[in-house]
Amino acid sequence: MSRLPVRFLDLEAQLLTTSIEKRLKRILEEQFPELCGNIFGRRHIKDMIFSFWPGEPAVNRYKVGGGLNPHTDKRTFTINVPVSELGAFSGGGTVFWPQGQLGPQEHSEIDKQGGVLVRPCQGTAVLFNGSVTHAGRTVTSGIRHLFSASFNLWSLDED
Ligand SMILES: O=C(O)CCC(=O)C(=O)O
Ligand SMILES: [Fe+2]
Repeated sequence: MSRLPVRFLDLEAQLLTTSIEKRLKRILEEQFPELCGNIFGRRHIKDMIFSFWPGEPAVNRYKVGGGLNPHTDKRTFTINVPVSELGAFSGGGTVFWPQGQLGPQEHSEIDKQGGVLVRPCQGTAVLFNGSVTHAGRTVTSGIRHLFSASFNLWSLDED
C-alpha cells in the first residue's frame, strides 16, 4: 500500500477534500448535535479546525497483494471515502471488529474472521471513531484507491 498525501495532489483533489471537510462538519453538527456536545464540548462545530494525522488527508493506493494490518487510528474520528469504483478491484474493503474484541496486532494474512467487511461504493463515506480496530483487506486484482483522513477538531476560542 502506498499513500499519496492530498497536499501533493492537484487542485481538484484539494477542492474535493475541502468539500468533504465542510460536509462532514455540517452533517455532524446538524444530525449528531448531542454526539458533538459529548465529544467536542459544543454542539456547533462548523468553525472548528481539523487537526489531521501527519500526511493526511491521503489517498491510499492498494495494488494486488496490498492491504493494511489491523490497527486503530487514535484520533477522534476517521473518514474513509472510496475513490475507486467497486468494479476496479477484487478483494479490498475495510474490516471492522467490535471494540475491545481484537487489539491492534500484526497479521501476515488479514483475517476477517469475527469482523464485519464493509465494501462501500465509490463516494460513500464511512466514519468511525479512533478506537475501533479495522484493517484494509488484501486486494486480489486491480487497484483500489481510498481517501482516508483521521482527525481531531480544535477550537481557537476557549469557551
Ligand atoms: O484500506 C482500508 O479500508 C482502511 C484504511 C485505513 O485504515 C487507514 O488508512 O488508516
Ligand atoms: Fe485506519
